[in-house]
Order: sequence, then C-alpha cells, then structure tokens
Amino acid sequence: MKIALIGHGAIAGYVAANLPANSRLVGAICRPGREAAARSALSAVPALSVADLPERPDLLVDCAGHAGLRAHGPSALTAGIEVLSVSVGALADTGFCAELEAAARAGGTRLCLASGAFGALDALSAAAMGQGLAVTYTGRKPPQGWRGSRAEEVLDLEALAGPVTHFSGTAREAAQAYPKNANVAAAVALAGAGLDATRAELIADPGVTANIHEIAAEGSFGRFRFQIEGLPLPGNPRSSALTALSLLAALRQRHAAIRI
Ligand SMILES: NC(=O)C1=CN([C@@H]2O[C@H](COP(=O)(O)OP(=O)(O)OC[C@H]3O[C@@H](n4cnc5c(N)ncnc54)[C@H](OP(=O)(O)O)[C@@H]3O)[C@@H](O)[C@H]2O)C=CC1
Ligand SMILES: O=C([O-])CC(=O)C(=O)O
Repeated sequence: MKIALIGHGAIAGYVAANLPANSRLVGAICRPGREAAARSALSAVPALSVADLPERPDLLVDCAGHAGLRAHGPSALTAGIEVLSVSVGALADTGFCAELEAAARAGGTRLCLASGAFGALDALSAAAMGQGLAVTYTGRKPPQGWRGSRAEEVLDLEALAGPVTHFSGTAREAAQAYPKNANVAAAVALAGAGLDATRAELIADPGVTANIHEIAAEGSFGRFRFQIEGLPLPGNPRSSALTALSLLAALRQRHAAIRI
C-alpha cells in the first residue's frame, strides 16, 4: 500500500516510523518553505500538493490538522484517492463538510475519520440508532496541553491553582474554537448525537498529567460513561499517543479479511 502523509509533526512522525510491513511512504505534503523540515522529520520526499507527490498514493493520511485537510483533502478525494484524517473538527464547518462529501462522491472514494485520541465511538453510533441520545463530553488536560489554544486568552495557564473550565458549549463550537484540541469532541458528536446536540466542556487542570477524555451518554439503549487517560506524544503535549495509534490501527484494518 502506497501511503502519503499530510504534515510532518508529532503524529506524522510516529506513523511514518511505525507503518505496517505492507505499506510504503511515497511522500509527505508540507507547507511551502517547510520541505527541508519534512524531509528531515520523516525521511520522506516532500511535496506541496497531491499532484506534486512523486507517486500516486493509495491512501493519503492527514496528520496535519484542519489547515492540512482544508488545503489537500478535496483535491485528493476528487482524484479518487482515499483520505484518512485526524482533523475531525474541520467537519464542524458545514460548507467544508459538504465540499468534502461532494469531492468524495465525484472521485468515487471516501474520507475516513480516525477514532483519534478517544474511543467508544462504536457504542455511540449504535446508541444513535435508538431514541433520545444525550451526550456530554469533557476534555481535561494539564495546562501545557492547552498552550497555543484559545484557553490562553482567558486563563494564565502558568498560574492555575486548580481546575478551570475555559469552554462550555456545543461540540460544533468547541471544534471550531479549538482546532488543535477538540477533534475528540467532534468525533464523539459525529458518531452520536450530532455536533449541535452534543455538549462539550474543556478544562485546564494542573492536577493531572494525562489528557483525560470522558463522555456520559444516555438514551433509549440505557446509559454509559467512558473515560480515557491518554499519555501525550513525546513531540506534542496537546496530542495523545492514541491518536497516532488509531491511524496505524485503521491502516491495519483496511486490508483485514475480518474486521472489528
Ligand atoms: N482526532 C483526534 O483525536 C486528534 C486530532 N489531532 C489533530 O492533529 C493535528 C496534528 O497534531 P500533531 O502532529 O500533534 O501536531 P504538530 O504541531 O506536531 O504537527 C502538525 C504538522 O502539520 C503541518 N501542517 C500544518 N498545516 C499544514 C498544511 N496546511 N499543509 C501541510 N502541513 C501542514 C505542520 O507543519 P509546520 O511545522 O510547517 O507548521 C506540522 O508538521 C492537531 O493540530 C489536531 O488538529 C490531534 C490530536 C488528537
Ligand atoms: O490528543 C488529544 O488528547 C485530543 C486532541 O488534541 C483533540 O481532540 O484534538
């Protein structure tokens, strides 16, 4: 399987270093001027667009975040190249979501969203087939996990004495306001009750060392709670290691004769 990546950061680095044996990296799409950085991070041929890749990939894996999916997702899909993405929150923009859907249909392929830093999405999807699904998502990270996010506008992250909720709203609002931190909120919402009906709370907590994601779900099926304490990737305290592992799991599943 020929794989190209978008991005050359913490997630891309982990994926590139751990590709399954049946896969080969054909290139990495980066921003203009970042070719040398991409080459040295991944030992991959850098490219500025899908058309610029040295070989046509079977799969384009977006590890770059919302900007990378926006820039390269539609062209890859239109060209019939399947895309696997961590940038789930980008779909909170209804216009962009429609553009991706139209591109996938035009290209006869699909966009697959990684389960990312969270899980239980299968249970949420099943629960959404019943009635009255209500879901609340809470994302709790140590202060350094919120650096570079909107939390810095409302909090002094260095001076927190205890946990502070810096966002409370819908999953759609969270995903758009926190593009590097609330992809899980969007994934939970898309799998379950939807972006506008799913509640999201984001908390900076100096008392934790892990990225803690939790949902409480209730409906005609019954109820469940699910929590993950995710350890961050070495290269980026914002991103949980499970995100990169979820991409590797999706690669493995893609060719499995029996899927779960
Ligand atoms: N679904 C989920 O559960 C999760 C999703 N994520 C998403 O994954 C993203 C990446 O995470 P992570 O690897 O830790 O972040 P990093 O900051 O370590 O890496 C991001 C990489 O993407 C590159 N990039 C940014 N914009 C573009 C673009 N337009 N075209 C090509 N490359 C681009 C950056 O390049 P440069 O150095 O030039 O800026 C950098 O190499 C997060 O921003 C978040 O949106 C993260 C965690 C969980
Ligand atoms: O990696 C994580 O813990 C979650 C994250 O950043 C996101 O949801 O975008």
